[in-house]
Amino acid sequence: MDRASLFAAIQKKQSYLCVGLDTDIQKIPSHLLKEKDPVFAFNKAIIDATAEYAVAYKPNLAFYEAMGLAGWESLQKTLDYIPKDIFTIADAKRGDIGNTSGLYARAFFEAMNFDSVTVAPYMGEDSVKPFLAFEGKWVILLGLTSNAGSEDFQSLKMASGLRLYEQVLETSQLWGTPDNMMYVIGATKAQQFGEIRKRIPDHFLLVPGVGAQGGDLRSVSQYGMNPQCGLLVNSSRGIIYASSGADFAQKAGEEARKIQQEMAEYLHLFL
Ligand SMILES: O=C(O)c1cc(=O)[nH]c(=O)n1[C@@H]1O[C@H](COP(=O)(O)O)[C@@H](O)[C@H]1O
Repeated sequence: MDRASLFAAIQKKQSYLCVGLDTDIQKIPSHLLKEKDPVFAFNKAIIDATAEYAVAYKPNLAFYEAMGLAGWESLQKTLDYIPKDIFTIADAKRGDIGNTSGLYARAFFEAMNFDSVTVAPYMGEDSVKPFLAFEGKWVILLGLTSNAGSEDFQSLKMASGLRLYEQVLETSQLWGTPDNMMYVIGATKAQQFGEIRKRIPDHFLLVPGVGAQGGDLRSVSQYGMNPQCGLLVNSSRGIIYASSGADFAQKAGEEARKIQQEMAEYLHLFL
């Protein structure tokens, strides 16, 4: 999916919500455990309930890899079930020497046909470029992450006066374009959004950390939006585990709708 189509979907749905499919077999309602593939049964119900309000889905690979071969099968079935007009993100946080990155890219873009994959930038340009070689696909590079540990390295000031994540944004934007690269910026870093937008005005930002991690959707929207919206805001646990009972899908849908309605207001105010 290209940038114009993504923006068109955002305008049509009045939403920049990404639903995180972080499906933990230990947290799904017990009545699903008798299904042949409980993880897929859960995801299918969540997708049915939220597709109207979401412009992206982001399965986090850890939740599937932890289940071995069965997990990979659940992931593939989930990806195939997501409506084709919705952007898909393989949250895999990959990156290796170029030769190996090329194979990671093939895994997510060819074998599995995701629209995008999250990539760690710290092995440098030759570790990221192989992902960018795939026409029509996207790299979502870790910029400033939402967790407390982002202070350990990403926020350190370097001799140049820039913080490490600022240098990542400066240097890496020369590797791709706003049409094939996005950045992860955590919702918990709302104070930094204004300054980050000056550095990368055009790129889409994938913003995890609202909901369970406490990030503020209003501040993210106010300081992070650009003329093409430029935001995909993710919530995983806050939506998919809104209820642990038989009404889990209905409650997930209600939660997604609540966020979508807030987003519609911010699109009106800040776009
Ligand atoms: O790359 C990510 O998606 C990501 C980056 C980041 O800085 N922080 C972050 O929470 N994430 C992911 O976003 C999701 C957040 O989940 P919830 O906190 O349950 O909404 C998880 O899949 C995380 O792995």
